[in-house]
Amino acid sequence: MTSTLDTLLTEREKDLHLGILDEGAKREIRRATLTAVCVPGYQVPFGSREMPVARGWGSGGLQVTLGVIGADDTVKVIDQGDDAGVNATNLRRMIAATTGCAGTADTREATIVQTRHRVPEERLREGQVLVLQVPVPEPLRGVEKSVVECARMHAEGDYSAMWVSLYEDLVRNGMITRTTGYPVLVGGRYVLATTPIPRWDVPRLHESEHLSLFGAGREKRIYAIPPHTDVRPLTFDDVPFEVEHAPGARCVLCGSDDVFLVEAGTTGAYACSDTEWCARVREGDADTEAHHARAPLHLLPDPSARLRAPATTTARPGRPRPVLPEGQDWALRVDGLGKVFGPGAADAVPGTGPEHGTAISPATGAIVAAWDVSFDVAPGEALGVIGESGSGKSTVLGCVIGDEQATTGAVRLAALDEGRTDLLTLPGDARRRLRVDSMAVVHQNPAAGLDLRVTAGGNIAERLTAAGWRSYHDIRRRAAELLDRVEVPLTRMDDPVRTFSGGMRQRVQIAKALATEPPVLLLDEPTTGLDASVAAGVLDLLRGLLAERDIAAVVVSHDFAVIEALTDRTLVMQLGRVVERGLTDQLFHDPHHPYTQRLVAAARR
Ligand SMILES: Nc1ncnc2c1ncn2[C@@H]1O[C@H](COP(=O)(O)OP(=O)(O)OP(=O)(O)O)[C@@H](O)[C@H]1O
Repeated sequence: MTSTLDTLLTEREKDLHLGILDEGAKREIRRATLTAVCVPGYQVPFGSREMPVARGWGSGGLQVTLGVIGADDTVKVIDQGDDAGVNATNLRRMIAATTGCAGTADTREATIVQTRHRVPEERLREGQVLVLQVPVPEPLRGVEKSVVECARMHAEGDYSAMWVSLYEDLVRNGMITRTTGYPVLVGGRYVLATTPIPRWDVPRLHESEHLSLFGAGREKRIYAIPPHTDVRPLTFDDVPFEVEHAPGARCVLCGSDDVFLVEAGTTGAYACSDTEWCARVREGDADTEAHHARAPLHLLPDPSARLRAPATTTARPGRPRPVLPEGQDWALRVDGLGKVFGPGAADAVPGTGPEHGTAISPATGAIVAAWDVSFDVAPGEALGVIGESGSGKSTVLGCVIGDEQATTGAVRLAALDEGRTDLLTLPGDARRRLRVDSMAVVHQNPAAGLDLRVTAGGNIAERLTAAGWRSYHDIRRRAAELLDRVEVPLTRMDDPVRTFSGGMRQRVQIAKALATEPPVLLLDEPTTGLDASVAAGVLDLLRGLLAERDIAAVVVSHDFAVIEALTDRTLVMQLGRVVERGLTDQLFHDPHHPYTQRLVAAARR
């Protein structure tokens, strides 16, 4: 490679250290690298040219190395721990030839170590840079397909889906089987997956003296772990993090048993994956004592400790129930809520509503989906919102939970700041957090509230881990308790929800909504779409649950039978306005508004 380049380059070109990456692209990579160092674990996008190297050469790592290297550097390149493989040898030669830096196989001499799959066994020092080629940079990719949603999850530190994937691995296999790509929390903030390296090397990233740079060529992302950064594998409190190990295994060449070993041949023998370290141990040129002291041997697996329920359960995180301030008897309060789809806001309202027979504004053409809607709900009370299709019920619910941006009004929760804060003034992330433990929703379609690919227990684990639960056994116990309460057979707890019937899915959704005992529960057509007998069972269940808990519930339905079964008071909505309100049984037996009379007559048929 060197000689080919030598013949191709003129002396002037050699002086300029012309490489395969132009100066503009290098500057872009340096800019991204600096940002990555400033925000540990954050994936920084960068623009670059396509690299003239084949896939598998690790163009991401190569670009980072070429972006940060200078002629005074000494580069070491390893592939699968080996300096002498074709890939590593060619890359080292190419980097040296095109930048004028020196090449080495000795980790102690290197200023930059470009690697795939391993962190060297030799401890890296301050001033050294480890560049990792990353095939899949997005740790959430396995659990979330949408790029936008992944960005939101990182922005909000919402990693419950990642916890669920660990939970499901434990359920399926009795241990966490993920080796490369183990998720770690960097600097207490961003989760990244250590895609290229085995679990054995993960502890080496924690509080390291060296700088680690991760480069993903295809996705064009760079991220960094600066020196002295806290890097912790995501681990349940009661399931220890383990590193890979075959019992009794040691290297056939140097005898080491405190290194990352790979199978050698078909005879069950093992050898050091780090070939440089192995050679130096044999030559007596390695500080094996210092290496042994910091090898992650305390993290070797102890099968006898796996998945045994702990003697005592850890404390369950959760908010204490708010004590309502003097004179305040509501858990949820909505004042003057309005939502206009289209131009005009309040100017669109005149000429709409039941007395005009339309929700469409004659002035602006906007749809006044809801206007001047006010109500409150006390703990232990259930409020019904009934109306025909298009009357604005879902819009009101959407504005309360934050799926819709209200045009006007205020929504308060006693659980938040004793009801002083108007939820409508909060940013989206704060409103989404409220849905973890303050205000749960049961959707008409279970797919909107559940991940159908995940098990029933895993769906409940998602809510619990979002609320901060970190004990695997406590999560299992709580999920079993809830599923038992909603009458889902415990034999189905570890089955994916997609294998469940509609009624069972709805029961799992209800169990998930109740998991963190939220003070407010919003039910959006909870039985619509179910067969009559199945719907009756779900209604019975909900009635029992609401009666035994101190929850404030809002039940939205077009069906008076559902409202009658579940609620104490009811609002009747028509064309975006509340046309009647009162005690549910009174409304049912003595409806005043002609529209309410129609709804009651329909329910009696
Ligand atoms: N995103 C939107 N853009 C424009 N108009 C909308 C939008 N969402 C709802 N609307 C309109 O607002 C009005 C109220 O709709 P909403 O869905 O709240 O009624 P609903 O009573 O919940 O009906 P359903 O029971 O069918 O869900 C309807 O006229 C509807 O067409």
